[in-house]
Amino acid sequence: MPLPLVSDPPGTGAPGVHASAHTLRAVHRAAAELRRGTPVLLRAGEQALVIAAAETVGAAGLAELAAFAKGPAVLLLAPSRAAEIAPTPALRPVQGVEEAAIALRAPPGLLDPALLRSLADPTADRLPEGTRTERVPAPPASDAALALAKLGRLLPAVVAAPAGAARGELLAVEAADVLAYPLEAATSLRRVAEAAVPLEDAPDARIVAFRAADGGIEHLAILIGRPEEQAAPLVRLHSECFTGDLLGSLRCDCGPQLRGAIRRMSEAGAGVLLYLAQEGRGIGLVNKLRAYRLQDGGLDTLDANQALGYGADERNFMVAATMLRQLGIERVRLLTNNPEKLASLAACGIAVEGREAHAFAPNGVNDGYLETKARRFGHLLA
Ligand SMILES: Nc1nc2c(ncn2[C@@H]2O[C@H](COP(=O)(O)OP(=O)(O)OP(=O)(O)O)[C@@H](O)[C@H]2O)c(=O)[nH]1
Ligand SMILES: [Zn+2]
Repeated sequence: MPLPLVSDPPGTGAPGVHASAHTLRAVHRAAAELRRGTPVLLRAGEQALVIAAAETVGAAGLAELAAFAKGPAVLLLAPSRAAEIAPTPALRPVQGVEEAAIALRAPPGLLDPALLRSLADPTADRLPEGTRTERVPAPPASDAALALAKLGRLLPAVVAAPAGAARGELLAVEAADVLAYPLEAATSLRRVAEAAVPLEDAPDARIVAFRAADGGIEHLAILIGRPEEQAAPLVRLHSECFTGDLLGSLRCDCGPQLRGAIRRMSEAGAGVLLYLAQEGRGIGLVNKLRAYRLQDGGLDTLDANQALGYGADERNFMVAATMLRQLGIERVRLLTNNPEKLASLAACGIAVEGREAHAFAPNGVNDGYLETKARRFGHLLA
């Protein structure tokens, strides 16, 4: 057996690139196509769908989709969004419908970009009066179609039609690869750069950057002191929050948690803060802004995510586990109030030996948000 190269992630044993680098790239490209409004081919065994994202597709993309289709298009939506827009009499569950996605057939006007956006996005223009939608069985691979849109940080709303024999220039991707992507990307992470970066609150700090084999956005580890020399160092999993971390937004508690964690690790002499590219609990900044709009209309942070068709928390903590392992850290004391983080990290094989509370006083704006995290996400407040 050939010796693994230095760049191989531990455990794959394969020489050269990560075993799944090609499929990761295919999925990443397909998500980028959806973001551009271009249709892609989604294959599942003998069957294939031609799909486009409702949020980005324009008239040209829809014409392309129709040209490669051999049957009528439907709109695939997450069940939570479908329940909102499909009128009640048509809302009877259709036998055989996959729970992961609901397909809607609308009148001929479905293939209209503005109408699609209204169907997909609860913060877009209201649906025109009298728009009727009807539930139909979801085609195979509907779950992967919505998952691909989510990977592109788009709303999980996808126009889909059965693909004909002609494939043209359409980019093709396997449904199974889309579904496997989050875990594969997480385990393909490797260190790509490292430097000392003295911080105001922690002069002895280093940043190590990790990149996945798909070429996606990097995750960062901020190392304070020498955490790898401790039995179970203080660790914080901090999901990126542009508004809170950078701008000091009062809507959340991320800014104080970020600076507070670094100060605390510095006082303790060592620690690791993983700065994870999982903005908005994994829904992306654009969708987080949409969620904020919905929250200003009365929804809480959990219901707002679901109204957009997203889960309450879309994060995958295998990313964090892989980074910790590569830093030589297998046991941690986690700075968090979120019991789900403790459980997820432990499920990914890191020994969580303790929890350190990491709560900050409400600021007059984020009181409701913190209360919701305690009441609906089970956050521990002490
Ligand atoms: N979708 C969504 N994300 C939000 C909202 N407010 C903050 N966030 C995101 O939530 C994430 C912050 O979560 P974390 O601080 O990592 O963790 P947590 O789940 O609150 O748990 P702790 O470890 O106790 O802080 C960041 O990615 C924020 O962008 C919101 O209203 N909606
Ligand atoms: Zn925040």
